[in-house]
Amino acid sequence: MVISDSAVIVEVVAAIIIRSDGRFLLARRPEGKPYSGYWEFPGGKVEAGESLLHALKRELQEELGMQMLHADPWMTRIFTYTHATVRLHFFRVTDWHGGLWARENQRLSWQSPHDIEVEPVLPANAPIIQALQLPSIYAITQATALGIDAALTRIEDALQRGLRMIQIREKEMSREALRTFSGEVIKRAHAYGAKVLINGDGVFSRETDADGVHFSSSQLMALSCRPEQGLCGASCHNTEELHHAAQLNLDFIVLSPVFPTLSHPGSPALGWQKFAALIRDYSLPVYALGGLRQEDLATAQELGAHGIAMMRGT
Ligand SMILES: Nc1nc2c([nH]c(=O)n2[C@H]2C[C@H](O)[C@@H](COP(=O)(O)OP(=O)(O)OP(=O)(O)O)O2)c(=O)[nH]1
Repeated sequence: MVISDSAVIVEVVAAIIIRSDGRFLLARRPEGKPYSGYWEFPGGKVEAGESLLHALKRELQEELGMQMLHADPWMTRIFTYTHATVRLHFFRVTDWHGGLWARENQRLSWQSPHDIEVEPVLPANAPIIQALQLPSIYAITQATALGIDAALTRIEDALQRGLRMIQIREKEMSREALRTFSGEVIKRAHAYGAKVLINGDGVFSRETDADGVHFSSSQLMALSCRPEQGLCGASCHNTEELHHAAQLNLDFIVLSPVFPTLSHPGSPALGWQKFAALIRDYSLPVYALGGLRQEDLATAQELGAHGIAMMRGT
């Protein structure tokens, strides 16, 4: 998508209103608007002088009669339609007051990210629906440190507790041991419908039954296009890497280290403030990594992260 310098960008806020069962609300665009009949997230244009949060509150009150109580910033994406270029600021709304009713006679529907039953959805929203399929916790294996049996027991345990995405990151394991270990992890993960990504090795990922690849930051910077590899994630530590991952349109990135970690002893930690500044208005889902535990998920999400990645915390 090319946007000329003179293009006017329309600022839009949109709410992913998420119920406790994980379903989110879509609304059908009414007659008389561009793309009428298409399904979208409730929201609309930001008015002059309005903050994003204020605009979101106003739109949700106008369209659904609800009082928004909690919203986390999430992803921001630019999309060019023939009628306008829009910058879509997506928020995740998890707490509200009052029932939701279609005040503008629009049709409403609660949908599961894994099984969208309504169509068509606005074209800009396809990557958003894909991002909603990503779980909030991303576990990274450490079988070399723990021992293979202990690592597999821990993984099985975490899968039972709801873990749905795992990165196999065993840089010191022999190819043969890695093959056996990966097979065991993939078998367990797939039994729960969980995804497995292999760190750094697309060929190996294809040879196994893995769901994708997780690229290191140096591998990311060497890529000139998104590989056809299933799920593609990458590790990032600075603006340049974030920018490159966004250009390649990867599925997600992991930004680290938020806090000092045993696995990367020399790397300077970002801290939450810098973490939040780096991902402000970012277009891909972001996992925070580095010295985090499950209890840090809410903080990460309040600052715009999709979730957290953990080596030791699972
Ligand atoms: N609300 C919303 N708009 C979206 C989504 N995805 C997407 O591309 N858009 C685009 C479509 C429109 O070009 C623009 C929103 O403009 P709109 O016309 O619906 O805004 P509005 O409700 O403030 O309408 P109006 O007052 O101008 O009638 O953003 C989405 O998920 N939700």
